[in-house]
Amino acid sequence: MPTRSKIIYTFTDEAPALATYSLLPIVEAFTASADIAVETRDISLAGRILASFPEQLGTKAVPDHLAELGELAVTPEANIIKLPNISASVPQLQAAIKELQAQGYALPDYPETVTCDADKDAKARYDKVKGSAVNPVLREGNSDRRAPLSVKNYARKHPHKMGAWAKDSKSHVAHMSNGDFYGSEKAALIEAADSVKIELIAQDGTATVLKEKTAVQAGEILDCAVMSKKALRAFIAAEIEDAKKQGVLLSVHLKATMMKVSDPIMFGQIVAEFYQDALSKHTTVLQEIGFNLNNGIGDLYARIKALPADQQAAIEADIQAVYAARPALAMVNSDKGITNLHVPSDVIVDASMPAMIRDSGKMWGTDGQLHDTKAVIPDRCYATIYQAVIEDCKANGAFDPTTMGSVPNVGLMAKKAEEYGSHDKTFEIKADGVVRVTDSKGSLLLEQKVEAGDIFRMCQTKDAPIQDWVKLAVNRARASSTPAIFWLDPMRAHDGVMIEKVQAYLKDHDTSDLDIRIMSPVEAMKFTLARTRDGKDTISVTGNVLRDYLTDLFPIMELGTSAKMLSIVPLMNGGGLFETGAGGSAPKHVQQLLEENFLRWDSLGEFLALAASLEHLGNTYNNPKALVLAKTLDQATGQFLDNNKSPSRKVGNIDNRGSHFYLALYWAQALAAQTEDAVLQAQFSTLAKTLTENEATIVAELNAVQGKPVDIGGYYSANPELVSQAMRPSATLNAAIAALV
Ligand SMILES: NC(=O)C1=CN([C@@H]2O[C@H](COP(=O)(O)OP(=O)(O)OC[C@H]3O[C@@H](n4cnc5c(N)ncnc54)[C@H](OP(=O)(O)O)[C@@H]3O)[C@@H](O)[C@H]2O)C=CC1
Ligand SMILES: O=C(O)CCC(=O)C(=O)O
Ligand SMILES: [Mg+2]
Repeated sequence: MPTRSKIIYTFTDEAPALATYSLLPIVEAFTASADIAVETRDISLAGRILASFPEQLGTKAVPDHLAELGELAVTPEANIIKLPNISASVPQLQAAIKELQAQGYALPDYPETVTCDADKDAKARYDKVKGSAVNPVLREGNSDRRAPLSVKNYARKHPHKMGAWAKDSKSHVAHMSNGDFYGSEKAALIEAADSVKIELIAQDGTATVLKEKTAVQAGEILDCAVMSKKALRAFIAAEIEDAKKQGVLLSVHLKATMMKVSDPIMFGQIVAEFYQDALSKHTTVLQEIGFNLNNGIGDLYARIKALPADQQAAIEADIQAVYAARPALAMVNSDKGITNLHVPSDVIVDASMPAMIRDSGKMWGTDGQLHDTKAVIPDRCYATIYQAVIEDCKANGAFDPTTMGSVPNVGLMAKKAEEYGSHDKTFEIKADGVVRVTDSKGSLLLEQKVEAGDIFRMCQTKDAPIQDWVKLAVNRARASSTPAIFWLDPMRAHDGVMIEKVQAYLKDHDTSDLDIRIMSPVEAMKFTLARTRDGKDTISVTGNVLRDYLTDLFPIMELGTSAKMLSIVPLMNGGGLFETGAGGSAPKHVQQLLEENFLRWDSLGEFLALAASLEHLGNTYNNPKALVLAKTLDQATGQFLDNNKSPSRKVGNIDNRGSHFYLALYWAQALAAQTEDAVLQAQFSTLAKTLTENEATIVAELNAVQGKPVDIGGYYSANPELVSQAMRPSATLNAAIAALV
C-alpha cells in the first residue's frame, strides 16, 4: 500500500463544482494535518469532452481522469468522494462543445448525421460522454443510502414545507397497459461463461447483427424487453385527449439522461404525437434544418432561427395553434415559456415525481400557478409505485416530516446491473421481424417479436453483485434492527429469477431474528408508506432503477432534498466510493450565482461523505489522526445542523460560502477540544481561536459580495481564477486557512 493515504475529490459541474472552490481549500488544510493527500480529478462534462479528443487538441489535450478513476475503483486503495455531475442530454452536450470551441479548443461539432468516417468517430466519442457516463464507471459496488440520525433529527426540528393534498385531487400517473417493456420482458439464467449475439431477423429473412458479442458469466441474469412504437403512440394520443377532458396539465417523466438510448426516443415520440398537427405541415423544411424530435421542441425553436422570418412565424403560429387545441403542458419555466417537452433533460423522473408529490401533486402551468397534473410514465415497470404514493396522499394527506419514519435504501447497481447498464444493448429497430439472442453455439436464449421503430433492450445482472447486495441488505437490517423489504415483482421475468436467487442467498446469512420480506413494488410501497406514517423505518432493498427513484422520493419527502443523504458505495474489491447526496447538479443554483453572486447549494452531502471517507481511510491505513478528523467532522456537522447554518435561499443571509466557514469553525473547535491527539489539538487551537474571534468580520466579508452579478467566464468550463475569486471573497478566512498549512 502507498505510504501517504489519498482521497480523490472529484471535480464536477454546475453548483457542486462552484462549491468545491470554496470547500476544498478548507478540506485540504484540515486533512494535511493527518498526512492525507486530497487530490482532485476532473470528471466534469467539459473535462470528459476534452479527454475524448487527445489527437485533435494536441498540446491542449487533457488526461482521461474518468478512465483513471474507473481503474482505481476496482482496487482496495480506492477512496473517492464523488460529487454529482452532469449526465448530459444532446442539447447540453452541444452547448458544452460550443463553449469549449469558443475557448479555443479545436473540437469537432457533434455530428447530427454521420456522412463520413470522421463523423462516425466523433459521434462515437461524444456518445460515450453523453448521458450517465460517470456513475456506471465508478460504481463498482452496490449502494447504501440513508439519512443519518443527525440529519433526520434536524428535519424533524426544522421541517421543510410540504404542500397539502386534496382528497379530490385529479393528479394521477398514466402508464401503458400493453406493448411496454413490462409486458414483454423475458429472462434467462446463464449457466456457463460464454458470449451472446443479438441480431434482428427481418420478415424477409435478412439478418442484421445488432451486437456481435456480449460476454456473459455463469449465474448472471440476462433479460430483454421491447417498447412498441405503435402502442406507445396510441397510449400517448389517448392520454393527451384524456388530459384535455379532465382539465389537468400534461406532464411526462422519463430518465432521458441515465437511460440515454431508450428514453430520448420515447420522449421524441411523445413530442411527435403532441405537436403532430404543426409538425406534419412542415415536414420537409424541418428535416432540412435538422430538427430532431428526440431533443425536444426546444430544438425546433433553436433551429428555425436559421429560416427566413416569415417561415419562422408560420411555424411558430402552427405551434401556438397546437397549444390552443391541446391540454396545457406542465412548465419547467413559465416566465420563459419552457415546457415539459422542450428539453429531454429538464424533467427527470427520479427528482420530478417527488417534487410533484411534495407540491400537493401539482406542477406549474403557463400562468405561473400550480395545477393538478397527469404524470405520464409510459412503462409499467416502476410507474405504478408513484400512483401508490399519490393514492396514499389523497387518502391520508401529505406526509409530515416531523413525524414520518425513514426509508433507507440498499440498491443493486454494481457491474452496470439491470436497465442502467443496457445502453450498448438497446436498439431502435429498423424493420419488422424478430430479435434473437443466441449463445456461441447458436442456440436461442431469448427472442422478441418487433416492428420497425420499436425499442429493444437487453440487460445483464451479474451474480457476484447480487450476492453482495443481499449481504449488504442483511447487514443493514441487523445494524439498524429495521425490517428490510426486497421490492421484486413476480410478474416480471427478470424479477422472477431474482427472487429465486435472493431466497437462495439469504440462506448464506443468519437471518433468524430479522424481518426480511420480498414484496412486489406496489405492495412494498403500500406497506412502507403505512409504516412511514406511523413513524417507523423500513429498509427498501431494490434493483438499480428503484434505487434511483426511491433515494430521491423518500429523502425529498423526509428531508426536503436528497442532497442531505449519506450515500456510500462499499466497492466490491474493498475500496470506498462516497457519493454526495443522491441529487443532481442543481442548474438553477448557477443562474442565481451569476445574477446575484449568491450560491444556495447546501454542501451537507459533501460533509457527510468526507467524514465517511476519512473514517474508511483511518481504518484502512491505520491512521488514528484520520479517525480523529472523521469524528470531529461528524461533531461539527451536528453542530452545524443544530445552529442552522445551512445556506439560506436568498441574498442577505449566509450562502454556501458562509456555511463552509461555519463548518470550518465548528470543526476547528471540535479538534481543539478533543484530547485524543495532542498535536492536532495544539494545531487547531490557533485556528479555532482566530475563526471564533473573527466570526463577524468573516461573515460580513462573505456576505458583502452578494446582490450583484458575477462573471465566472463560462458555464461548463468556467475560468478557475474567476471562480476561485468569487467563491473565496473573505481575506480574513483565506489567511486563517493559509496559516494552517
Ligand atoms: N449523481 C449524479 O451525478 C446525478 C446527476 N444529475 C444531474 O444533475 C442535473 C440536474 O438534475 P435535476 O434532476 O434538476 O436535479 P437536482 O437534484 O440538481 O435539482 C433538483 C432541486 O433539488 C434541490 N437541490 C439539489 N441538490 C441540492 C443541494 N445540494 N443544496 C440545495 N438544494 C439542492 C434544488 O432545489 P431548490 O430549487 O429548491 O433549491 C434543485 O433545484 C442534470 O444534469 C442531471 O443529469 C442528477 C441526478 C444525480
Ligand atoms: O447518473 C445519473 O445520471 C443519475 C444518477 C442518479 O440519479 C442517482 O444515482 O440517483
Ligand atoms: Mg437519482
